[in-house]
Amino acid sequence: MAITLGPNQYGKAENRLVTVTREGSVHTVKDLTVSTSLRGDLVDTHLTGDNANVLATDTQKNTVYAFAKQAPVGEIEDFALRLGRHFVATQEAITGARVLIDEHSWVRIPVDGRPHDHSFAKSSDEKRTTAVTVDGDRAWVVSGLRDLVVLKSTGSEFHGYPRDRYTTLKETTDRILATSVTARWRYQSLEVDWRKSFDEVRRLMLEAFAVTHSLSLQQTLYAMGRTVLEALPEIAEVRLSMPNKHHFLVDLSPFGLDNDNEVFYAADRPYGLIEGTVLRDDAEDAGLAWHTLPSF
Ligand SMILES: O=c1[nH]c(=O)c2[nH]c(=O)[nH]c2[nH]1
Repeated sequence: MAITLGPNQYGKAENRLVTVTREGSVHTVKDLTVSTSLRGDLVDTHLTGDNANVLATDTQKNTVYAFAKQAPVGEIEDFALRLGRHFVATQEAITGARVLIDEHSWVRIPVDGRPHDHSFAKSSDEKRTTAVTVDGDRAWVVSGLRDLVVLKSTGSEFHGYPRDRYTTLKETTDRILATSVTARWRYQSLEVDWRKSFDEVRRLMLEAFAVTHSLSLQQTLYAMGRTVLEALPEIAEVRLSMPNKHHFLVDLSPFGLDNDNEVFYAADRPYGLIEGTVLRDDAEDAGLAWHTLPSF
């Protein structure tokens, strides 16, 4: 029996980076969580502990902060591409890099109806994300969002499913539909206005959620992905993960009260978990875009 080293990567996970840029008295804050990981000729460190090819994870962390000082961070996709390409270009043994960035959103606090120069509030847990993969001189970008919580109070039905001896769920033609959207979308180009594209994807997904008369969360998921692909040719595929945040009608009959879809119990678990990929049939090859990437 022979034992060998399989696929591996290593890096510094979840560097918390906050930058402040100043235009006169107006400050802009960027709040990022940056993870880097490297691949390459790393057999020796695993087999013998020879670290000659190991760019320390501490150095990777320092590089993130130094890069943030040396040039404006800009869009997360551009920052991730700069970092990934740097590691591959400067370390002979390193042939590939993966950079993950989550961007946490701060919005200006309104004071007397005007956005304040340097005071911010976190509006929600929603995050913009990117996962950049560099392999030699090639690169792939998968961007996304996480924890976008949405709810519609009607326009959602669920019926027609099989009934077996364990089925108790009542069919419904009017229910609350709520979910927390996590999405990743793969670009088939690197010549993209990242901010504009992100804003468009988010807008299109929200609109599709709102206007789709839903017969299942699965149908809504597909409609959201399809709407994005129909509008944005730079995107090859969309992967969505949507927990069904169940809202159960409370039985008020013990109190002699009816409940005409007005009072609900919002359960946090268990939850249905609806996940799927929507893709174009003529998409560019995914290359290493998803390689070792958690789908969500
Ligand atoms: O939209 C839904 N999809 C399901 O697969 C499902 N299963 C379930 O119990 N409720 C729902 N709702």
